[in-house]
Amino acid sequence: MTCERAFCITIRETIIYPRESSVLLKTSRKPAASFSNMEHKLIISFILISTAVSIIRTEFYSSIEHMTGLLVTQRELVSSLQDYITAEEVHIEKLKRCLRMFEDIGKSVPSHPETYMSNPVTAYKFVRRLMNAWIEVEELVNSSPSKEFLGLMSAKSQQIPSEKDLNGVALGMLRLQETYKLPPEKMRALAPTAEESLDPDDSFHMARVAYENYKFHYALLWMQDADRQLEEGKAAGVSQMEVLQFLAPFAFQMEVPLAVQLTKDLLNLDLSDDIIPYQSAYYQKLRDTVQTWLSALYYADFDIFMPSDNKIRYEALCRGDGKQLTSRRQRALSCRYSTGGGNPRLIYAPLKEEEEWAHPQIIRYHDFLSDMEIDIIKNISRLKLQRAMVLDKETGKGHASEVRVSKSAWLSEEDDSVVARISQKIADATGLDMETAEILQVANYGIGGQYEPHYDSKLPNDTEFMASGDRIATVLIYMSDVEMGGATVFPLIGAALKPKKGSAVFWYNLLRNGQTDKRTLHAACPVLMGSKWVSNRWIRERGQEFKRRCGLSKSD
Ligand SMILES: O=C(O)CCC(=O)C(=O)O
Ligand SMILES: [Fe+2]
Repeated sequence: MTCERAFCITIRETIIYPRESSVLLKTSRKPAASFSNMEHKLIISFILISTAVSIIRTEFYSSIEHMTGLLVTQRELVSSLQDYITAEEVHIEKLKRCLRMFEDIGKSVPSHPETYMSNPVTAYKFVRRLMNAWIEVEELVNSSPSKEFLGLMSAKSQQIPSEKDLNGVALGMLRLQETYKLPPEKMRALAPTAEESLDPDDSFHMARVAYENYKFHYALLWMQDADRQLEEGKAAGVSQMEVLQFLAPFAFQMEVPLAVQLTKDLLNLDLSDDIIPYQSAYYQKLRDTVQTWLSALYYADFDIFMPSDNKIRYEALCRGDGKQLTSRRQRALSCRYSTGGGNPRLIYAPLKEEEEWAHPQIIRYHDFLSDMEIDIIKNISRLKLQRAMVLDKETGKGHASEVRVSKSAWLSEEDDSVVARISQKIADATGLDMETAEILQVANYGIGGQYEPHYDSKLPNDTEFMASGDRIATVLIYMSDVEMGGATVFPLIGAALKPKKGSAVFWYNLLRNGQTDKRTLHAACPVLMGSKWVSNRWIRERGQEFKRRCGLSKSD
């Protein structure tokens, strides 16, 4: 009986994208957009406010859940800004009235001010009116609505994404490009409409982030994309001159003929109008530099740009074009209803067990959690989500890293009875003791969210390790479907598990002899589209002595 016919689905997806071809660039000049003085001031005050609160600001990009919250912030800001504009308009009207008051005071003064002031009544009236008008202006200026709005802005600023978020999202997109082999046009095509897609300024920014992160190939592609869009006449703040100034020298790192072509384009730009002397000197220097590059080419070491074999294998698996099982091995895998060897709790509700991989064995339990249970877990985790850390093996301390882009929360049985129920289900399914297991970890991935290849076992030799031992096994529960990407892959054996809401996968990280099973190196592929939620329990060695017996040979 095949799994499809019983209760299972096939798991492999295939996403293959053609590589982009390079283009020849022609040149034309477009005016760069400029900011008015007022806009400058606004931007500067905004930057000051942002800098002041950057220490306590929330990080958004590492969790789609938190990114979604930004929509609420955006709506609130629109309404606050609308209120502020209305208040400013009323305020300006009042100021205009004051202005008229001041003007009126002067109107009754005759051509001989001395005569006017020497009359005690008119002098009295003049002084009184001037003083009152001044008091009114003073009050008006002091009650400017801008103060209240600034207060609101500084309170809100924690909920505004920072440059770190912007760069984090850009880096996530670059990761997606690398893994799923998406050229800039394909990335732009992910937008629901052409208007909402990436414009030349966005492409320019993407290129800069790629460059800063040593992803030179993608920096080149994005810069070319910006140039191409400018060529098509798309409006932008960045000019073609700026793009080419960036593109020409660094194209050398990737493609020398292209670099030469781009430099020629740059030199062909009509520089006569506004070129200032130091710039022409710069171009002359650029021409010389290209010559030097050409002669240095012979010694260039291009290997530093080549990804490792492991990375190539991991990315291929994520795309669904890794090694596939032969049909004979595929047939040998089984699926069954299991009562866990006659466990009374499973007699009337047996587990739907599918063997995803035979050596090492990876089991998937279908319909392990109900939608309602998942909703409860997600709801209690939402407020607790924090940037997930990776452990430094040397120091034993955790730190945030692009190796693991997600937010996670830890739930104990006190948080909700569902957590205890999940524990029981895992014990029933695996036959293992949950006493020493770590509490439930819930994770939500961000833009391009991933967890690069790692072992769950091989923990640092700390006190917890002494008490509970290493992570003998992992139970990973998928709490959402993922539209595209986000598979859990095992690069050394070629297994790729597609997230399926409500299902759980189980594998042993340790061999029976207590050593790490090297084949369990695994990773969470970048999420291309969708919000990936998972939760996991790491089961420890202590308590399993009679549940999982030692092997008969040393290497088992
Ligand atoms: O999210 C996944 O697919 C895998 C997560 C994982 O390996 C981990 O959290 O250790
Ligand atoms: Fe893991």
